[in-house]
Amino acid sequence: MASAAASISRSLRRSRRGGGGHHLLLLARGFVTAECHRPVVLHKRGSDILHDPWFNRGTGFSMTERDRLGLRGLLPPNVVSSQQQIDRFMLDMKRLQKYARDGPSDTYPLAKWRILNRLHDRNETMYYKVLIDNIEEHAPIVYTPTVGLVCQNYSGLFRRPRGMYFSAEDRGEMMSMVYNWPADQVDMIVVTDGSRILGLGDLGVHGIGIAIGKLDLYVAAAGINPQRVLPVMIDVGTNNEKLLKDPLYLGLQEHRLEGEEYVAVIDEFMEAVYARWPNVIVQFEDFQSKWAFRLLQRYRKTYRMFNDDVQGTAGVAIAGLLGAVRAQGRPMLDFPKQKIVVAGAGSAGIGVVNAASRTMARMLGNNEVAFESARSQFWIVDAHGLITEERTNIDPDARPFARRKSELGHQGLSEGASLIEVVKKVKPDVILGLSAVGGLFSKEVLEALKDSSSSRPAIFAMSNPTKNAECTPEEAFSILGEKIIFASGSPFNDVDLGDGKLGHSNQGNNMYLFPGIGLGTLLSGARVISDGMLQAAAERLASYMKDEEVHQGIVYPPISRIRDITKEVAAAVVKEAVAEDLAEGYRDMDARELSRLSEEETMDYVKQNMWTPVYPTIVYKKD
Ligand SMILES: NC(=O)C1=CN([C@@H]2O[C@H](COP(=O)(O)OP(=O)(O)OC[C@H]3O[C@@H](n4cnc5c(N)ncnc54)[C@H](O)[C@@H]3O)[C@@H](O)[C@H]2O)C=CC1
Ligand SMILES: CC(=O)C(=O)O
Ligand SMILES: [Mg+2]
Repeated sequence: MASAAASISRSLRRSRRGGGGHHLLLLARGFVTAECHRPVVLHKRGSDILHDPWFNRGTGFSMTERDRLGLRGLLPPNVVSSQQQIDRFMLDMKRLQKYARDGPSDTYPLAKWRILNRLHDRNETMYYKVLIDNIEEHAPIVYTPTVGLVCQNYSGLFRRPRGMYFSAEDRGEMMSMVYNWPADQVDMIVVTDGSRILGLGDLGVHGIGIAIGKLDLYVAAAGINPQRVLPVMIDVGTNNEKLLKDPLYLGLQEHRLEGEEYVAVIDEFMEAVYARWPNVIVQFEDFQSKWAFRLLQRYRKTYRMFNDDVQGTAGVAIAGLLGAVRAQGRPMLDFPKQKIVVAGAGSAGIGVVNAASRTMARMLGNNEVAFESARSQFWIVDAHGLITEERTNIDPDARPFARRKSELGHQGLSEGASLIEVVKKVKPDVILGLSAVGGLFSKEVLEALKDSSSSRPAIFAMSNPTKNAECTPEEAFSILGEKIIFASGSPFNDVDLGDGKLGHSNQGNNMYLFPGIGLGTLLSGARVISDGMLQAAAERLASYMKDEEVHQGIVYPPISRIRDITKEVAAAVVKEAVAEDLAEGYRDMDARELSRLSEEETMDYVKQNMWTPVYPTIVYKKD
């Protein structure tokens, strides 16, 4: 043994000197193991390996290695060769060079994202301090619009995994895989299947970026402890043909699972995460509409979960619509008189119409007549035009809002009428876009809105990211003048209207609600997230804005106030959970004590439980 070792070390010395012939000969005969091929004995597992630059090989770990080392789920599912890893890295470098040479480009926001991401990997406390202290500057980088660009370029940007990946190949394994995640406590999961990322379509496994971005806001706005958040990608394949052919794609290269097979994967994931973390809250994000509604109905009575695109967006839209009523100098109770044209009948559009019509109906007495009256205030236009009862194959989620045959004649409208026709005939108070079609609110549509019956017509161009906005604030203000209310899903600058006047550009994005919904649910210990809790959140956001602000056309707070508004939204959610007898308490605060808290005390309780980025005292303790 000793002489073999001596022989290897002699060979190695020779090889360093350039005379390794004898050693190579021995290797070829199978007598010795090359130094680099010797097994390495590791005293760590799971994410500790991924954080160790000496042992980490990222996506290069084979499936058996992933199982042996407790890595299953901690990496994107596609196992790639070291050459592919190098190709991916070089492609990213070349893209940067090309951008630098050819500009203008998206390089600048992507470079900012890279810098922030590196800080995130190095020092979470400092990362969140930087994010919170400069939220106005950095939210558009970690969130919309840049997060969309990040997802589109994810294979090049990918450095270190963040979050968990559950793939169709992991069926039967999820219950054990969840234990590969290093944290014993997880409060908040944001999960996506990557099928509709912002308005960018199916980005497959690269959609994990949106879950990471949303959780950044959970930490920054709601003060959820960053050690207790978990971004999740469920990879059931992709129908994006480009990704299916891309050798550098990080996900499963097969078409998406459908039907019962798909549902079985999501069921297994839900059972697994709730088995390990029974109190976790799961936010569903950017699932294509057909699954968004079905999964929400499937889980909302059993688990503490909600769908941000359906329910968060609805609440934010309602708050903005109520602001638009107030901006006209009318009481909020006049909301049921507003005529609203919605472009887009997906998860977001139908979610808004559902919740907004329920708000109207409540104001009108909450009976059948009230619901019918509320319904008749909405006109929904999708890719095939106005949705009416006459449509064949009507989407069941849109059916309740299809215009009735009896209404069509006297309005001079018919099935499939174009958006411009609808705006001309209806003369709506509001046009609201959740279509993912940039520029849909064309010059003609905006011109037609000049005949709106409102003194202050409202334009909500809510699609993301920026290029998908139905119109820009410049377009809206230049055609319709200074009186309008304008909101967009991604941020735009205010518009200089001359004479020292500014056209205010609001950001109407579910970021004003989802962090507070999650935090309020956590701190109330509510078993489920009820419609009442969501309504309370929306009403709190609406009433947060002062009369002076709404009269100036400011219907949403600036993002610099997001931590404060989130605290208030969370307190409203806690109060409602208590009122509905859903609250079970959190830590030392049991349900009975929660119910005794005044509004002010509830707000204090929320504030006390928000994490802030300060370095804690660290104490060393031997195992
Ligand atoms: N601002 C915010 O907080 C939020 C914005 N969104 C945005 O909403 C958009 C839509 O999301 P989903 O509803 O989930 O997508 P989706 O793809 O399910 O729905 C899009 C809808 O737009 C319709 N549409 C397509 N072309 C149209 C046209 N020319 N005219 C009228 N309608 C047309 C489609 O028929 C479909 O009904 C995305 O861009 C997303 O980023 C979604 C959630 C929140
Ligand atoms: C904001 C958001 O959730 C979306 O665009 O999908
Ligand atoms: Mg979304």
